[in-house]
Amino acid sequence: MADQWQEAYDFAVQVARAAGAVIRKAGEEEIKVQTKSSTVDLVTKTDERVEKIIIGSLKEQFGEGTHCFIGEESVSKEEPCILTDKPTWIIDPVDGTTNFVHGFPFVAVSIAFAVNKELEFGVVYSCMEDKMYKARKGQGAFCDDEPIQVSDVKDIHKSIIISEHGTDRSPEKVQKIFSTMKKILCIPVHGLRGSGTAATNMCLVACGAVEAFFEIGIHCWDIAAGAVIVREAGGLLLDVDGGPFDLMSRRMVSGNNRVIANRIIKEIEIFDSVRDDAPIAKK
Ligand SMILES: O=P([O-])([O-])O[C@@H]1[C@H](O)[C@H](O)[C@@H](O)[C@H](O)[C@H]1O
Ligand SMILES: [Mg+2]
Repeated sequence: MADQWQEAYDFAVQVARAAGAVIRKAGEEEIKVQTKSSTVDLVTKTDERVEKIIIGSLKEQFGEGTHCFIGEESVSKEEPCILTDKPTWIIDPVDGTTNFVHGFPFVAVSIAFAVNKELEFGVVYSCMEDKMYKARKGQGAFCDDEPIQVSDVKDIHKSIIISEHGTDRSPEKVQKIFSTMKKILCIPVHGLRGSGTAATNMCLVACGAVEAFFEIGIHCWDIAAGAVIVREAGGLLLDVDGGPFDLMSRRMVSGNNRVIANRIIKEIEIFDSVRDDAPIAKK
């Protein structure tokens, strides 16, 4: 089995690189924008096309029926978003669609693979920067084949923290997001940042550029690959209430160590999000 997943890992890197090239090319042409859950939740033909290319290549390589797929655009067309024990690919074809639409230069292809509900490997290709992040369980994390590690900062006052605003603009949620950010900024920390792609944010934690990234409202496809990369770089993942990380819960803190993560968690004002694996009628 181990060799089989190695082949899948190597193939995922190839597929992510090819998908990134398609995105870069599409960014040079006119981009037609549509919306999904809200007027600021954007989607383009490129998101759909790239997801089809990725899933098509994986099916061709590993055979239809043996592997399952959770892809952002397929789920938005009401395909199931349930993680079973079967080998499952979790895909965000274009993480940072808003950035892509605006030409803001952080856009990632995120591909993760889970077996028995456990993440085996993750690949994040930051395609505008041409940086390939990858990690396989127990084998370390890499950027462009160089090993990466989280920062060793334990003093929150010397940290940079990332968070995002997400795509839900209900005033109560925005109020909580900004209140949390204000409290963290006033600890004080060195800075607050956000690249506009959760996958890239997690890679920034993994390579030690920032100490932590947290968000409520993200989806499993935004963070599955990044989760392996953060863990393999020596970092940790927690729920925003300090409990265990749950991939389907739509909330997460990824940090370089527990001291930093706990300090952030103390300030987070939690709000509800419907789980990714909730029955469709509840979404
Ligand atoms: O829609 P998308 O560009 O694939 O993914 C979004 C990005 O990761 C963004 O950073 C995060 O704040 C949102 O919560 C995600 O939905
Ligand atoms: Mg995404």
